[in-house]
Amino acid sequence: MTDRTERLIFDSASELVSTAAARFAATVATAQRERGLATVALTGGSNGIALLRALAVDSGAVDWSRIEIYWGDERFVPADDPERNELQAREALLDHVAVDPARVHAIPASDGAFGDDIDAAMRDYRRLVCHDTVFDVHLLGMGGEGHVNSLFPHTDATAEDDLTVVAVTDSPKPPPRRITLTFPVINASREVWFLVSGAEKAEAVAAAAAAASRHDWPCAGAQGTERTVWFLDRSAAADLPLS
Ligand SMILES: O=C(O)[C@H](O)[C@@H](O)[C@H](O)[C@H](O)COP(=O)(O)O
Repeated sequence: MTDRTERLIFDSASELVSTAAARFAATVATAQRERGLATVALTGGSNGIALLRALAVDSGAVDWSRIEIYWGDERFVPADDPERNELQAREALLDHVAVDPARVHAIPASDGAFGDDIDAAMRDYRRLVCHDTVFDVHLLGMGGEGHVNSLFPHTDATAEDDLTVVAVTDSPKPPPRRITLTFPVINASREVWFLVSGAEKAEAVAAAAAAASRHDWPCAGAQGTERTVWFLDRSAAADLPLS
């Protein structure tokens, strides 16, 4: 783990998103140049989807055919449910660029190959996202109570130290059934990026900066091996100590 943590503060969420999108494109293009393929984990939420929309307009030097796309978490609902992160990502970006469908690894839906069996669906994704999986960038949104992916405070999923993917059946935030990547795989990522705006996130942002327990504030437990970047608007950054 590294203490190479950057906190970038923007005047608005739209500035935050456009800067993160440009940097995402550059980071992906660099990974493709250096390693042939880039591997990323996407996130839902307003800023996560806005970033994908920005990439649909301008994705710089990204070669969309050479990127492996995963998701950090997913709501276990039917594939056409507007709550699906996958559906939102397809509408925002993936339907508009030349991705290789074999490299787009959506988390199964509740009407997919495993039907309503969330454990079978979760195990299938766990086979895909294993201990060797290294994301060049793992994007994260964050809730006001500090949740990232579907890792909520004081839950078994947040405490998980070994398995890479787990099912959540009683999420405090609806819908209750979700499948989520866990800290062992998030923290194996080269870079972990938080996209966070709004005053209701300020306390969690400050708790992470103060290295709180991840059980209390899950956002405090996510770090990249090379870099951790917080893209913040002014209100989300309001409780950070002045540097
Ligand atoms: O799974 C969910 O219920 C949400 O997707 C959630 O995890 C979201 O990503 C964050 O709460 C940040 O969302 P905003 O960026 O919209 O605040």
